Amino acid sequence: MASPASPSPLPLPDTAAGREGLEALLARPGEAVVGLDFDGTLAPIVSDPERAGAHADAVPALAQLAPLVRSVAVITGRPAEQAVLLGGFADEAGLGHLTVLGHYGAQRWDAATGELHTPEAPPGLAAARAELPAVLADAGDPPGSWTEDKGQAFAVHTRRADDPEGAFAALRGPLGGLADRHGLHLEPGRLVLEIRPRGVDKGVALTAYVEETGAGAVLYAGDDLGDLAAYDAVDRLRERGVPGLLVCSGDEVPELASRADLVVRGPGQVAALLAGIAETVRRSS
Ligand SMILES: O=P(O)(O)OC[C@H]1O[C@H](O[C@H]2O[C@H](CO)[C@@H](O)[C@H](O)[C@H]2O)[C@H](O)[C@@H](O)[C@@H]1O
Repeated sequence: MASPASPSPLPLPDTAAGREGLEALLARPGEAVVGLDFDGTLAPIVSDPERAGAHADAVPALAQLAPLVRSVAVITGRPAEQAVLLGGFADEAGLGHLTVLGHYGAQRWDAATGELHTPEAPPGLAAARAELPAVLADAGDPPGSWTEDKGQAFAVHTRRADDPEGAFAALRGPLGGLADRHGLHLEPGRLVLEIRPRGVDKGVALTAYVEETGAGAVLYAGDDLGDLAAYDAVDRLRERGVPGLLVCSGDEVPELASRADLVVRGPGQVAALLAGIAETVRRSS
């Protein structure tokens, strides 16, 4: 009888810290937390955010891995319920204990209960929203740029602008000023400038989640500037003796890719990595 095929070998992280993180995850998967960004990491980047969706291989890979590790959390700038919908995470066998931390960790949805916890919008947000049209007009209203209102935050997108990079550059300063005037935070991303509450970021969210779950190892994968805070959090966890693996999906954001232990070629390869880890764990148990 033919023996089962070997799984594809897992990619080797470039750094010693990353190799230690991967080894810890494979040796003690039941202690590991896996944190994942949504857009650009689980979902390919598309020009219309409402048409984004998880890569075809992403949910099956997550569903294979989640039962083998302590916990999986999607940590996203999206409203949590939108990420659940676009990702197709609800009622998915294997994802019964998934957590989605939306709005950079300010909001939480748990698959186990179906409960969604959303904080009050900060007082400055309504005033900033009211001032936004004048700020955009003063900056020349770059043709094709548009605003996504996310309730607890809003994001000005320039991906569909006539000159995406030029529009981003023209709007960054004025939107930073708008955020400052109202006690809010400007979060720049991949052709998006988001105004959101201060006081929470993906690093705060990931650290709290690792502490809550008592995890002894962590993998975090992201693709954008908003993921830098989570990378910082993994660095701090490593200093405290918690091994970690930092994965970057694509290399479009050099500030993140240069910090990663492992750079893979976008959401399809992130899914392949997660499936490969699950397969390796299964075969060694
Ligand atoms: O933290 P994330 O899950 O990465 O969410 C960050 C922002 O992602 C979305 O924008 C990005 O993806 C869009 C769809 O592919 C793309 O059109 C846009 O250019 C990207 O910046 C989302 O629309 C934002 O609300 C999120 O904050």
